[in-house]
Amino acid sequence: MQGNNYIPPLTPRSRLERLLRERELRKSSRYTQSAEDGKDGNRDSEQLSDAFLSENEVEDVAETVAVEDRPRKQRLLVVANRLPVSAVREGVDSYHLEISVGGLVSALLGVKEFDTRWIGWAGVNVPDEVGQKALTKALAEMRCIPVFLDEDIVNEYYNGYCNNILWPLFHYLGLPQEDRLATTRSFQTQFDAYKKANQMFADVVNKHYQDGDVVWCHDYHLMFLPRCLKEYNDKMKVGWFLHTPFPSSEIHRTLPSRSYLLRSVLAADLVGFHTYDYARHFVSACTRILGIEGTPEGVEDQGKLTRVAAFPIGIDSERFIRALALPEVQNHLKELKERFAGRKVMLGVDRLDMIKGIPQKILAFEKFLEENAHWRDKVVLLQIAVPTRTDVSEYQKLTSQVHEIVGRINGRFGTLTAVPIHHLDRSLDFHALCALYAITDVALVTSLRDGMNLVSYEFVACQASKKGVLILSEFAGAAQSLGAGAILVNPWNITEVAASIGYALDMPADEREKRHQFNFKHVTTHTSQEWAATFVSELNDTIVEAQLRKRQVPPLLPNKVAVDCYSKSNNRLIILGFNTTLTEPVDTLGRGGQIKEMELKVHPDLKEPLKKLSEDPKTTIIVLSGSGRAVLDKNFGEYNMWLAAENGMFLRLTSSEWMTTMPENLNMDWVDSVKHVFEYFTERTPRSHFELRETSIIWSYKYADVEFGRLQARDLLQHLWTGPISNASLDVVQGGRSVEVRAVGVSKGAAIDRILGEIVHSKGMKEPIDYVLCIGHFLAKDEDVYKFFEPELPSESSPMAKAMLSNYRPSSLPRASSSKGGSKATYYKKQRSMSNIERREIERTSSDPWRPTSRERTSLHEGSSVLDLKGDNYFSCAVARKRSSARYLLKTSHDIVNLLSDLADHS
Ligand SMILES: O=P(O)(O)OC[C@H]1O[C@H](O[C@H]2O[C@H](CO)[C@@H](O)[C@H](O)[C@H]2O)[C@H](O)[C@@H](O)[C@@H]1O
Ligand SMILES: O=c1ccn([C@@H]2O[C@H](COP(=O)(O)OP(=O)(O)O)[C@@H](O)[C@H]2O)c(=O)[nH]1
Repeated sequence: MQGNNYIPPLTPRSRLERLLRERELRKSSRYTQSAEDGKDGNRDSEQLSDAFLSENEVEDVAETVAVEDRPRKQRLLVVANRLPVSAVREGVDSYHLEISVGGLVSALLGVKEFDTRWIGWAGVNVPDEVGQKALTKALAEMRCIPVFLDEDIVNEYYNGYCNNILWPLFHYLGLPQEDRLATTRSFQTQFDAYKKANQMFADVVNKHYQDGDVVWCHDYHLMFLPRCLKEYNDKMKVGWFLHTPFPSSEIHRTLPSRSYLLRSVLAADLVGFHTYDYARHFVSACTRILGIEGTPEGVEDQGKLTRVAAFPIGIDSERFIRALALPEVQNHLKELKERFAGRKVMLGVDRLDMIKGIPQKILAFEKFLEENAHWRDKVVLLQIAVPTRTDVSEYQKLTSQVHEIVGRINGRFGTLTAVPIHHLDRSLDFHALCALYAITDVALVTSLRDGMNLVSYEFVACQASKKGVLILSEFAGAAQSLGAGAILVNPWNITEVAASIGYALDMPADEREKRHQFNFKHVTTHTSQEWAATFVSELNDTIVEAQLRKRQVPPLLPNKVAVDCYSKSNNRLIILGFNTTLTEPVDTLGRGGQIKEMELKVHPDLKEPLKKLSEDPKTTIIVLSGSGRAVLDKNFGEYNMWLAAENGMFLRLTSSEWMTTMPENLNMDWVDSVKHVFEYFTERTPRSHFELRETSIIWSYKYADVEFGRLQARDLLQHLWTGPISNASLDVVQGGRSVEVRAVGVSKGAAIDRILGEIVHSKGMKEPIDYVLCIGHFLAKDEDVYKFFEPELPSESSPMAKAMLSNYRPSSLPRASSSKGGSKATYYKKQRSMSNIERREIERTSSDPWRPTSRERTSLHEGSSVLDLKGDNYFSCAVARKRSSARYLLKTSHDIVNLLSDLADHS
């Protein structure tokens, strides 16, 4: 509808605003276009239907795909295993081209908004150069570009890996039972061929790609393609759409190449599925198999977002509706009406594939005839079974199985003049198919699993006058959209399907009308054009979104600059986190990682550089960690460095005793109640654990089932925020896969001020610190430590402010007891004694006594700050984080090993 009241903002601020605006623009441009087309009688859709219906179908495809270029059209490279035409070689350099059958082809042929080129396999082996040249030329007229696959590759990649492994697996059929072992053995060869074939597709895309093109990869045949394309050119806009179901992660995880395929698909910018369920399964597989976080937008790994969403496909409904008026279709209709006069017509149209549930459908029909004798000569089932993948043995077996059942039933219920089942092992032309759809009383779709099933849409589009009934498997994607108008059935339940046939045949006209209207509206509004336009629009937008996000993600640490600067400075400070920063990487997917994690250990490759660095008199190292004192003692006791345990609440130079940096009024009365809650959740969440420290308590579900862990954490947080302890003076800190509770105001940033004061004093520092490197995998709350060192604006660091704090340092921080007995709250109160200056500062900032202000920075002596950081000598780095307030990022512990080793070499 043109001219509704919604006016999207001109400068959209959010992703949704951008997409809504784009949709409005599309609608209005389509409206203008159709008005123009109306004037000159040159409507795209008419060209399409004429083309598709004319005698020379192949040239028609050319027209369909190559609708005249208009400057506003975006170039779209559609890459699918199969081209919309298949070639049959007739001579050395001549080919006969036929339209390929299948939902993907029918859907994409209706898409006219783009300047489209198809890249794919023409379904024929062309080993010789002459033949390849001739076919390339013939296809070029249709804007189709061939990928030449030889017979061996086709056998291993298409018949083998695609159709014998991925196809059954994605449709929940498992691997063929009797040759399971053979399949297992040949798996690797087939997978290698799959990768090789995908690379061949990529090579052709790369050759034809132009800047700004959208590359849309299709289906399970090409899961490796997004990775190949992005490796070649990471600027390419790459989308990937799956036309089959994506199964539960429990099924996908049985695939030996499960991780590899997921990672390859994740290289795309946008990943699309027919239904929300398939998208959900995919995200869940990424979380459970790869350990990558799922977000409401998709899957995010190290700051790279792959958007994942549902884009239900549709058909070019107009084409079917218009076709019904054509004389060819009317002739077919007349013939069919005469042929089946006095009988109700039931229809099945499927590729002869195991997933379509053809035997189940026929058996249900048999049961219906068995139980309803009065219908036996009044109903006929027309089953069109289009041969497909005939080289795969499972498909060959299916053909004989279906023939046998049909023969048996026709023998049982047939008469000399009529049989109940008409079974055709071939495809029909478009006119015949439309006529069949139109005379049908009941369409029967009994797929055991089906990505979408376009036959059900096409049937509905052709039923404007008859308003027949659709019986639809609940396991077809179409059930999500046509569910309200169709009779949904479980195809495995033959009794239920038989009963539904009876119900459908007897359905009163008013109920048929209502059901039909609902489905017709859906089919005519959710078209293939809409589907493609929405996908491409979201793909374009994903790139915009990624660029916006990129600006929020800090750059990688420039190692060389950090090292050069280090070597030129005289008084350096290195602050290091422990967990994930100095530890070895652990596998979070439950393969022994938990044991390692519970006993944190320094990465062995770091021992040498840490030793060297800690012995350099110009360098001070602080390990600033959430871990307890004992853990830091055990790991770092041998080095000459400062240890700041429990987020800086305890401090020690390795050659001295522990002291506390805690304020006197630190309240820990809440610990027992929280511990009680954590125990409860640990008992109910397998592989989760909690750790009681002296100033905090942490529940971790890093090794638990991620999705269950997240649900439990939500429940736990809800309880902490709103339950009986909600008024206690504590901070609830949510980590990636943990929940931590601390006394109010405990954070690394709050503690660093005091730690620095102690170090400056104890070292008797005369020169300002002229280099700070602060690296950590810190919680957002603790990232305040990065901000502490950020150089201030000139107006803030006036001499006045510095002078005021000239003697700021607790005269002596209290020693910490090593005893762990007794109530913690009273223990802290007894232990802590503050200097006058410190107490005064705390009173002044009573809302958050630990928050350092710019004026509280430690000074060496009157007027001179301990920090001489001008910006280029300060390096804050977040480790393995997506977003951070740090200036830089380091990706892995391996990067830290490299960096610290380089620094050590310059010590
Ligand atoms: O090319 P073939 O191996 O002969 O197979 C034909 C196509 O079958 C599959 O179609 C799927 O796509 C339809 C449209 O999205 C969907 O409605 C249907 O449920 C799917 O089964 C396959 O995914 C295509 O790649 C094949 O070309
Ligand atoms: O004789 C036939 C039978 C079917 N089809 C087309 O094949 C497609 C089947 O698509 P569907 O999504 O139902 O299943 P798929 O075969 O892709 O799994 C539909 O567009 C049908 O119009 C066809 O062109 N000729």
